Amino acid sequence: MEKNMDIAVSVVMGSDSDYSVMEETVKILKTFHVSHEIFLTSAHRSPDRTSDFSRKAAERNVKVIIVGAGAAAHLAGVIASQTTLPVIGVPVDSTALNGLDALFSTVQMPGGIPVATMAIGKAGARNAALLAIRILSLTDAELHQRLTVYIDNMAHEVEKKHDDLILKSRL
Ligand SMILES: Nc1c(C(=O)O)ncn1[C@@H]1O[C@H](COP(=O)(O)O)[C@@H](O)[C@H]1O
Repeated sequence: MEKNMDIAVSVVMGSDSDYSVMEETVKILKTFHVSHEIFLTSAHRSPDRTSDFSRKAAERNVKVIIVGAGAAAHLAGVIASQTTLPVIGVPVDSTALNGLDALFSTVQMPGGIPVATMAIGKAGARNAALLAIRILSLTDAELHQRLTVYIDNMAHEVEKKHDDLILKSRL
């Protein structure tokens, strides 16, 4: 846990084995120059560390917590139960159930404790970063500008792909 730096987004993982998926979150946060940290903890294997992190995150000025976990993925919900910060969950496909287990255990939160749940795997990990960026850009004009450019580029990309496809179909 970083102590003296201003960290906007905490990227939490239940295991180092989740990093191959959660790296996608980190890449996007880096592209947008969003200050972030990586934090490894498990509600199951290190409950005290998880509680300590969750209870202190807001006072450390963290704004959004992204949590990637697979299997019986209780980590995002347990963190959300101990902070008022927005928590975004990424179900990681790390078992024989291909992430469905993690999806259900992340998304099916009891009423009162929300976890904004993304899609399974790398696409979800990327969207988690983009959702955090949308939240932060409510109060950060520069970040909002970068987000607008990103969205415009995506729209142009679709138009370009359309034109390429039409050309290809005429060959
Ligand atoms: N879902 C959780 C929690 C938790 O929710 O507390 N702790 C670890 N895990 C998940 O277990 C999977 C296997 O972990 P290992 O690879 O370490 O055995 C990982 O996807 C992790 O997120």
